[in-house]
Amino acid sequence: MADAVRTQGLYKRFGRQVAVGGVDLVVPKGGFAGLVGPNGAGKTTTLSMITGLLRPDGGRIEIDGHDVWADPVAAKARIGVLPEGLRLFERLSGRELLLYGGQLRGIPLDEAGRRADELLRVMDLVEAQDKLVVDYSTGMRKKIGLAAALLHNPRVLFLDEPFEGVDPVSANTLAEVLRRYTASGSTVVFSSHVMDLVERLCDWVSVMNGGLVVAQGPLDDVRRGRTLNEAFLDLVGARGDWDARGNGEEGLSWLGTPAS
Ligand SMILES: Nc1ncnc2c1ncn2[C@@H]1O[C@H](COP(=O)(O)OP(=O)(O)OP(=O)(O)O)[C@@H](O)[C@H]1O
Repeated sequence: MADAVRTQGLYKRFGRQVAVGGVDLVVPKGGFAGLVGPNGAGKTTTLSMITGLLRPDGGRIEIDGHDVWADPVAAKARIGVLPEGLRLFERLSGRELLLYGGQLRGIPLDEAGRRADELLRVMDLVEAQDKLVVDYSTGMRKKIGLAAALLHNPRVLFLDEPFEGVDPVSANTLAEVLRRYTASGSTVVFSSHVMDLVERLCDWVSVMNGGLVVAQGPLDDVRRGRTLNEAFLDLVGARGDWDARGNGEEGLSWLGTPAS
């Protein structure tokens, strides 16, 4: 059985900067996968290439066995995306945004309407459904973005920092929706800096550092008896990073010291 996501030697360079230097990312079908890594590790660049938003300089990507760049229509029919920066159609209302997305995906209007109503209810956006998206708060944007990504019932959902700027109540709602989604055999891949959240939600973790995957597998295999945060710091070589960068006791010694 094909994995939900499989990349081989994925590579991307911006000028002289190698952002992604040969990534072999694997996510099994039905997995709830976390993609973690320090700032600049290459997570967004990797997700952008996997979802067909950014052309790789090298390597292969398969979603459910379909090559994203050789067979983009088949691959894109199977994915839902909540991209970084969440560029949405700002002048549509939340409900219109869902119906429009449904039409672009070829879903009959009455079926799209039924799905939109259910998603709006689950996301607690019924009262805001006729408000323009431009007037939505950060958390509301994440929720309507997730609803739009789910409307066509994709097999694999990619989310770039879906919980960033989301209040705890909305975060629980998002997490519950995603749990139900993976329980039915679909796959979620999301990037996050919040280790506790990844630990709580995910059964599979890929750790990136310096444009490469440095560890990957079932959560317990990656943690190996440590917390995910400890494992992460070990894997990216950031334990004692403060001292290693020559800061010692002296670093920022002026900070908090009253001016004389
Ligand atoms: N369009 C671009 N032009 C030039 N450099 C880029 C571009 N996009 C990304 N990079 C560089 O590629 C590297 C990887 O960036 P990327 O955004 O993929 O990292 P990330 O792991 O998502 O980081 P963060 O956790 O901070 O969001 C960084 O060094 C970044 O500066």
